[in-house]
Amino acid sequence: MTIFATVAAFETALASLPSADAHARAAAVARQNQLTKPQGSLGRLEEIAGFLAGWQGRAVPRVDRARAAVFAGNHGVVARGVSAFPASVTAQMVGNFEAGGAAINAVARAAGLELVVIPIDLDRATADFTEGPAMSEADCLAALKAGAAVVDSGLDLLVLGEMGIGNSTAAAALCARSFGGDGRDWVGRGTGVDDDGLMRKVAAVDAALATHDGAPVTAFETLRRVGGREIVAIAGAVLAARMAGVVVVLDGFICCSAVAPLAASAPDIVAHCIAGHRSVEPGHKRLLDRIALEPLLALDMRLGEGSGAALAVGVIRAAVAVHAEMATFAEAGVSAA
Ligand SMILES: Cc1cc2ncn([C@H]3O[C@H](COP(=O)(O)O)[C@@H](O)[C@H]3O)c2cc1C
Ligand SMILES: O=C(O)c1cccnc1
Repeated sequence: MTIFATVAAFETALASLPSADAHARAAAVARQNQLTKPQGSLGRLEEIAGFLAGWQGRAVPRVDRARAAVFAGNHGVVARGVSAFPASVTAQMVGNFEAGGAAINAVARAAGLELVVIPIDLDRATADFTEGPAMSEADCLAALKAGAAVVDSGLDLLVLGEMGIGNSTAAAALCARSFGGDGRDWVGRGTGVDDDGLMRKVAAVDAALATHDGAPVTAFETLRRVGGREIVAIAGAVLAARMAGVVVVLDGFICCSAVAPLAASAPDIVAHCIAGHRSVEPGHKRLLDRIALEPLLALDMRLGEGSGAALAVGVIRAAVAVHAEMATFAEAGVSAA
């Protein structure tokens, strides 16, 4: 996609985001109001049907071609003792995804999702962002492109997920740099670090904020400086999906942190996004509030891999089924109010 050919093209695309089809959305709302139920009684299911209708440009939306894309990357900041697990687990989990044995494999199967796994340069961790930029411009553009490559305009829905030991620290740094606050405001236990580990995470985020203080706070620079390849790829997928009119289902704190630098300058970037769930990682609620997304599920999950987003697809499928399959008052001979 040419929008990822240069930094300028990326920033320009972000500044000129397409909108949903208002006619298709209005037609979906009109249909909802004729279905055999009190108006509004299906709550957010009605909203989801209208939302998908608008982005798909059809009054009766569908979820026939739905894909989950899980990106993986490694992080130099792991050297600071910020994760309960070693960096080698990233590649091992990619092997597990490919063999079909991870949580996301099971949830994707249950949700009827095609699963694609995209490891990005796992043998080349990002640089430690407490000391300098995590990535070069070229590496950051390459990660954006890897994300865009999972989007095709024939998709009805795209679920995004990540795997990258240490990436909950990168996620906290992205949020702090995008929306303000410091390490304490955005850091959580991730894979389950102890109190000392938590302090190391806070210190890493605060060090990153100090190191990059004064650098430009554009979407691209924030992603490049304190992101990671798998997170940048998610940002690329979100933007490419918007250009293609494909609805995105976001996962937990780390997945959503990819959107933070984009939303800081272009709040409308989340207009084609559904927050699949709210993770128990404390920064996630703060982030969802900041980007004004209401999660569909809250199941006390804190896994990542796209697992919470994939679970939400069951609800989205039901919203679409209800919209397409219910009889209208006229068809069923039921008296309308
Ligand atoms: C076996 C295993 C499977 C995972 N699947 C997702 N994550 C999650 O944990 C990581 C973030 O936490 P932190 O910043 O503390 O390293 C990411 O890879 C995330 O996807 C996993 C972590 C582990 C250990
Ligand atoms: O919310 C998440 O995405 C998350 C939280 C902890 C560990 N991995 C992912």
